Amino acid sequence: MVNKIALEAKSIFKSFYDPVKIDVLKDISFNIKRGEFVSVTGKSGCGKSTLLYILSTMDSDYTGELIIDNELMSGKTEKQLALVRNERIGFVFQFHYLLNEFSVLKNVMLPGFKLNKFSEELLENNAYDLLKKLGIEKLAKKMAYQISGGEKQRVAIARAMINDPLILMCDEPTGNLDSKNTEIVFDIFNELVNTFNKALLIVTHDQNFAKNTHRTIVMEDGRILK
Ligand SMILES: Nc1ncnc2c1ncn2[C@@H]1O[C@H](COP(=O)(O)OP(=O)(O)OP(=O)(O)O)[C@@H](O)[C@H]1O
Repeated sequence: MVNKIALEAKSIFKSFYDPVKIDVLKDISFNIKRGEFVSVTGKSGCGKSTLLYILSTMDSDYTGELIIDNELMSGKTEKQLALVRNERIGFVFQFHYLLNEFSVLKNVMLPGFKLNKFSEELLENNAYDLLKKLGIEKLAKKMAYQISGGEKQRVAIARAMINDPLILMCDEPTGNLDSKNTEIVFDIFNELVNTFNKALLIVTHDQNFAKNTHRTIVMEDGRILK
């Protein structure tokens, strides 16, 4: 299988003004290929989340170039970026942000409604299949508030996958999981990369987790160390 580049960051710089200028990202360049599982580690405050927000196109206030699936993101309008996000990027936040007033199945389907590309029936089937793949199809009809933290994390992964994205990005996906659930999530990620050829970028403090990914990017004070 040819390993195509899924995402490329070229010389990304980012500063906050709070009220004085703080340079948070300083010349970040790297790429992620399809079928590659990459972790980003580094001490608290080194800029990991800031980088993830830029790479996922949620923050467009930076200098440098971001290329996703051979397309330059820098300079696109918010509307164009929203479409790229919805079509090509799945995002899993540390705190799942499921909607409690909806069932597990509906939560997984929601980004699909937003993209409006598939019929409701197809979305429902796909959502159910994803839940099955993640071993939680029995929870489909439960309300989001009725399930455990580890289950919520798996639902959040299913939701991020519903539009069949090219890249999955996760901020501390195992931050509040026990070792059994961490292992389950790790196996799911491996399958996404190895079987489905997705590109995976994970921000984590868990050195054990990082050690088992294909490649670790270590950040220090807004730069990549290695
Ligand atoms: N909106 C903001 N305004 C001003 N400074 C910010 C803002 N967001 C982040 N920062 C600063 O940018 C730096 C990097 O923050 P970031 O959240 O990216 O770090 P991190 O490596 O993800 O940390 P952690 O591991 O604790 O989540 C920190 O010094 C933080 O205080």
